[in-house]
Amino acid sequence: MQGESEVVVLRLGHRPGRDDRMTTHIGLTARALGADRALLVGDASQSETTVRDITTRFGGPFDVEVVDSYRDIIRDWAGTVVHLTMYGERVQDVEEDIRAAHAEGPVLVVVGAEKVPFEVYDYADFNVGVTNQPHSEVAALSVFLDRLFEGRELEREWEDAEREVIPMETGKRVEEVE
Ligand SMILES: C[S@@+](CC[C@H](N)C(=O)[O-])C[C@H]1O[C@@H](n2cnc3c(N)ncnc32)[C@H](O)[C@@H]1O
Repeated sequence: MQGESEVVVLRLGHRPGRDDRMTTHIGLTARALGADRALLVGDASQSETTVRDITTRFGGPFDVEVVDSYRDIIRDWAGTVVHLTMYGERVQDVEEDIRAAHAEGPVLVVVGAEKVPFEVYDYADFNVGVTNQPHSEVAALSVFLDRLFEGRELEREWEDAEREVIPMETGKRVEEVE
């Protein structure tokens, strides 16, 4: 988020066709809940386009990019690598240490699709479970980002939006931004 060290979401293991919707939702969730960028590994250009379109319409800043491989990104990351996995340490036990690390520098948040290669567990500074039950990368990412930012992401301002949703008790209102 603006004024803080960068938070980047790295989505591994995208399977074209099967994972299109899930990978798109990873990008949209990263954007909506305070991350600065999403990196989508593999043939995920359809998801990239959708996330870019939403950012154009509803504002940013947020960047999304398709990349060929994850290995160098994780290995060369000049900050903290957090891998979300049901096998990891409990988020409630490590969130404070991760926030302290984020105060010092950028955080890379890695989420998988199918089986994640073991080297990712090795490279990660933190392997983190959002519960130790199997569920979804979108759910894990949402809870993790909210814990990382302690709710600040809900108050963020959006820049250069074409449209703005006006919150209301009932009904839908979307206004063009001047
Ligand atoms: C459908 S799961 C695949 C799980 C797979 N068995 C594995 O090797 O991790 C896809 C992704 O969701 C995320 N995920 C699922 N459950 C999670 C949990 N309880 N805590 C954190 N992340 C989770 C992980 O990032 C995982 O790579």
